[in-house]
Amino acid sequence: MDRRLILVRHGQSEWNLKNLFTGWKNPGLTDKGIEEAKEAGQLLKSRGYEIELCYTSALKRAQHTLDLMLEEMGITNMTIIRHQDLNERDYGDLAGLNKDDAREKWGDEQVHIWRRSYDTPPPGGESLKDTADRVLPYYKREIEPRVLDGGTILVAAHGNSLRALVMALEGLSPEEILKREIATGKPIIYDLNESGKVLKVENI
Ligand SMILES: O=C(O)[C@@H](CO)OP(=O)(O)O
Repeated sequence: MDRRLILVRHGQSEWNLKNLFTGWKNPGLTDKGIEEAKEAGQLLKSRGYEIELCYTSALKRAQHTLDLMLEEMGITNMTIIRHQDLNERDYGDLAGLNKDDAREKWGDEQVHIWRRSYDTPPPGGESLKDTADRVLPYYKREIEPRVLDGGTILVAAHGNSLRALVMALEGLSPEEILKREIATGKPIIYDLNESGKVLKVENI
């Protein structure tokens, strides 16, 4: 029996392109982001997977990515569960600021700590640990049981909400996960055993 979990980060967003901190803000996809989402859909289509159920966040860049992927796969009738527990890490006061301007204001090191330390939150926002503390209970409660029932479950989400999941699935340390960049529109495919442990991971 397949117990397959596919994670995809949304395609490039308007604010990724403008180099702005995004977090819970809600920009749409760029033309490139739309293409990335379609390509991800084509890749999965070529694998012939039968998707049972999809999850995404409450933010439109991830929702739109998922819709485009499903369209490419020719899937028209699909249950999609949208939940804010899968949202991007909340960037607090940094949301909407240009990343280079922030480095000028607070210095490279401070901005790097806010972006890539495990448990130092940006002002008014969430650290990766805070993000993991909402993403992982949601995964354990809602998503993992569906994967263990058998079949293929697709999750379209965000750089840091997926980092939290990848960290748990692959058993990575905070140091290891912070070096890991999750590419836009590139599916990560996990085969799980009956207790939810990763048997195989493939980045396509
Ligand atoms: O701006 C954001 O919300 C995230 C993802 O694009 O940025 P970072 O790479 O700094 O975590």
